Amino acid sequence: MELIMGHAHRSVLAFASARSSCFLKNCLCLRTLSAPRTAQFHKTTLFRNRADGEDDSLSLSSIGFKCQVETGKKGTIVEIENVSTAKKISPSKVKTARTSLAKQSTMKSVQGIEGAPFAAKSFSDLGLSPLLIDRLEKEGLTVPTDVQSAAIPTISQKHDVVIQSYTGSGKTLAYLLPILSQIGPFKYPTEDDRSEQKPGIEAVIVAPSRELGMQIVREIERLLGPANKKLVQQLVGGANRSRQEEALKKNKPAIVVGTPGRISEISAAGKLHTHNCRFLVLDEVDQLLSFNYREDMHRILEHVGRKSGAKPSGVLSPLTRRTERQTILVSATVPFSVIRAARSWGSNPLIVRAKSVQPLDSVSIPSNAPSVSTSDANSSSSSVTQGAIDSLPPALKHYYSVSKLQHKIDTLRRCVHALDAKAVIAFMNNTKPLKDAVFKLEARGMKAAELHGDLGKLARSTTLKKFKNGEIRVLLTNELSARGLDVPECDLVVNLDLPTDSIHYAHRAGRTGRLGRKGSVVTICEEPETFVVKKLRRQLGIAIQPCEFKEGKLTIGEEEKTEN
Ligand SMILES: Nc1ncnc2c1ncn2[C@@H]1O[C@H](COP(=O)(O)OP(=O)(O)OP(=O)(O)O)[C@@H](O)[C@H]1O
Repeated sequence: MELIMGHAHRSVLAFASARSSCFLKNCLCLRTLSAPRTAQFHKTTLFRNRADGEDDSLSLSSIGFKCQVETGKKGTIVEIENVSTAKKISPSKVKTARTSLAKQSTMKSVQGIEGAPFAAKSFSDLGLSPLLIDRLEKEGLTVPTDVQSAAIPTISQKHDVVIQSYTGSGKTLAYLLPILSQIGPFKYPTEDDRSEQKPGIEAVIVAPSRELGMQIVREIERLLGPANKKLVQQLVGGANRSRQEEALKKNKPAIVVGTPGRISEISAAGKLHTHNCRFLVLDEVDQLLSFNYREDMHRILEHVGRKSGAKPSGVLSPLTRRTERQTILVSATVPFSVIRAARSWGSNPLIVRAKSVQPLDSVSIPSNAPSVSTSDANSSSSSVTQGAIDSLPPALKHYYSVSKLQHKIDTLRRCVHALDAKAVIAFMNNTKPLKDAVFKLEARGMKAAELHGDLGKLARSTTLKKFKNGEIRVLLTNELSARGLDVPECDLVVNLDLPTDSIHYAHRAGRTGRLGRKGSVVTICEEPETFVVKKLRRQLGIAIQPCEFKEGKLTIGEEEKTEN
């Protein structure tokens, strides 16, 4: 929990900070209890594991910890206040707090979500357009998550921001809602109102994959409703480009969502006019910073509005004709490269997390931190570790199981049965073995399918649809699906090949346990690879327990005393 002192809030913050450190101490206590102590192999059943999981799924919100975000003037601190005490919590208090929270949150009971990271606020407390709030209610969305409670007022106050919060915590709506509140039908409901509206594209949202881009488009369409859904246009790669250009001309969208290559291609062809754009969102920004996207991202940053605070040098300056934009960078993992980028692309940016909002300037960057995305293979490990901290949902269970290479698929099958998983995403690093794995699983009667970049757009979207419908039980995929993909039903993630670093582990793992749901992550590795798992465990600060799958049950071993 990070709090920075603003002059006006010093005393409140000192108080909150004392509570925070108390809470941190409690966290440390819990962690110490679960820390590796003995090498003895301790057997337990899945039943026992699930019962344990009940308590482990506690989040701050699930024990009644509320956060209040008061946004200050640009450049000043935005503070939070913990309204519950952070002393050691007895099981009975946890039960009481859970019961009262369950009463508060109808959303949760409707969706059957336990331990969801909701803040105890309603969307109407966050200054959104009343029409948008009505729309949210119609969609069954009434209670904002913690990160939404923190981000919505901050973005509405026109700050440039970096939003960092763990996977599945609702970051998409955290930036979409304040944007939608200020443009299109929610801001200008009548024809008369619309005369005030500036023509042209008002928001550009960039995502690294087609799937994620389309997922964001669908979320916006859902909120706009059928009558207004043409106000958003997808510009993702792999789709027909001339059709996209025609739609831009005909529908005059207010929002475009796309992949860097396609957006920059259409912009370079003079078919996308974004000089008056007020919002630029880079979702999964740490991936967008990687070398592959450098030229496209450069063009996008140059042509979408004008960086906030950038003063035109004279009347003839090209900047005079451009609207000042807000730059919103989003990811569960924020390595130093993102912090550096946010400082150069925006003015006085703030970093928004679930329980805090603070100036980015308060985050110090070591002089040896790499300048490109740290999720690249050549990144320094300390920077990767820093970037991956707090990126995982607290309720996730992490295991690893040692298997010979030739038995991995069989181990996967036993793992799925033992955990009784209904929707499984299994990650592999190469396409050929991935196809073989699908074949083997199908041959053993388990419904499986492949999803990777070699498939066409239609095949990819059909497979994804079938997986979401439950027609496919195991989706074998590669890094393509690690980022942003939201399949709430996914209850198990399996690493059949090891991820390259802790950031990749975090994004893969985050495909399950979304929005407070339960989920398990199992890494199936060969004996000589176990040191990598232990390194991940250390870097991420999570327990990844050794396990076996025998007689249809999960058997958990205790973590080793000494780590590599
Ligand atoms: N306030 C809310 N009430 C109910 N459901 C919500 C709320 N906010 C978000 N959701 C749902 O929660 C799920 C996860 O949200 P989202 O995909 O935005 O998470 P994320 O933090 O962006 O995850 P990732 O880091 O993996 O991209 C989605 O299905 C979304 O529709």
